[in-house]
Amino acid sequence: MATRLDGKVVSKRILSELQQTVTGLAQQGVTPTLAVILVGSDPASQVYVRNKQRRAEEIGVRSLMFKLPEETSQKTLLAKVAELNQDPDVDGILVQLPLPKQLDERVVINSIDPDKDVDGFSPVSVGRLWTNEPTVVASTPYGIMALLDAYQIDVTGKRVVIVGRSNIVGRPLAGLMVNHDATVTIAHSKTRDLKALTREADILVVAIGVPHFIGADAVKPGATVIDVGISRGADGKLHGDVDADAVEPVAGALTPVPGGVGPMTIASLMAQTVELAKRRLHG
Ligand SMILES: NC(=O)C1=CN([C@@H]2O[C@H](COP(=O)(O)OP(=O)(O)OC[C@H]3O[C@@H](n4cnc5c(N)ncnc54)[C@H](OP(=O)(O)O)[C@@H]3O)[C@@H](O)[C@H]2O)C=CC1
Ligand SMILES: Nc1nc(=O)c2c([nH]1)NC[C@@H]1CN(c3ccc(C(=O)N[C@@H](CCC(=O)O)C(=O)O)cc3)C=[N+]21
Repeated sequence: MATRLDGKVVSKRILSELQQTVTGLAQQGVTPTLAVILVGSDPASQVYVRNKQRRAEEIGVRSLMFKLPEETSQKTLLAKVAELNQDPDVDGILVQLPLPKQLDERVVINSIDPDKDVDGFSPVSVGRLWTNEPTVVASTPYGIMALLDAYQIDVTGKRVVIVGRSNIVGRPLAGLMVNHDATVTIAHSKTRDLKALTREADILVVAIGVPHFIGADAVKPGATVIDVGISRGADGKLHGDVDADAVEPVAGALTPVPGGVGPMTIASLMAQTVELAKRRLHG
């Protein structure tokens, strides 16, 4: 049976350490502040927003939430970002993705001050990631690396297959994995013979948003399987991209959904918000 990689437990530990750091910052007059913009009602984004607000409150991070209607114009959204860029009390800005169709994701992301881009989506941060310089990185990949680290799963020299090439998960995770000496393949909807590829993975990461897409026959015995997917089923429950019941007897380690990658994403977002806030003291 696979070891359950418990993101809930590991994230709690990280958050309680952060809480102490935040208390220290407060004594120096700094309250780490995160501004979140949510346009419309993407279901995964709503889950994220709710949990994020809770955790921020618990550890003393100030979280400002801006909910804009589905039909918001590009101009209105850019004006909101510009206002937050100028606000000296705001350390990090996060625009929830995906955005509704009328909005140009790249233009919006590029308008965020790179020094406040807590998601690490700006071209400057992405460039630093791929040149292996210190930088803010996307919270989900960061959280996945922290979870592997907590269970002492070393990626050095391992074959890592990442299914999904989004800017928020697949691509930045590939950068981090390469920086940690893994051998990385990125797969996507055009990949041929995907199953043969995933079966070669020592570490398989799935981030596509197709519930229960990965079955036992797509997994190498003993592999570590990281399930990033979050879909809400007709039953109202959250489902991952991995058929956990089928894969559990085959895999060496597996992240549950919920309680795996999701809580790690939130802890990582908080950690990086606090890092950005520290710059107010040290420049
Ligand atoms: N737990 C967490 O913290 C987070 C969870 N998520 C969840 O992860 C999932 C993925 O999110 P995100 O990265 O934003 O997704 P996107 O929708 O931006 O990208 C999906 C990727 O999966 C690929 N894909 C889709 N279907 C298949 C298929 N049948 N076979 C192979 N590849 C496929 C697409 O390929 P192509 O590029 O060719 O179209 C694309 O690269 C979602 O369920 C989301 O809710 C996301 C972020 C954080
Ligand atoms: N700019 C941007 N950055 C993101 O990182 C980003 C985004 N946009 N848009 C949406 C996706 C999705 N995402 C999630 C993060 C945590 C949970 C999460 O907390 N999951 C819990 C859910 C627990 C529950 O509520 O039942 C868990 O898996 O245990 C879910 C989804 C981040 N994303």
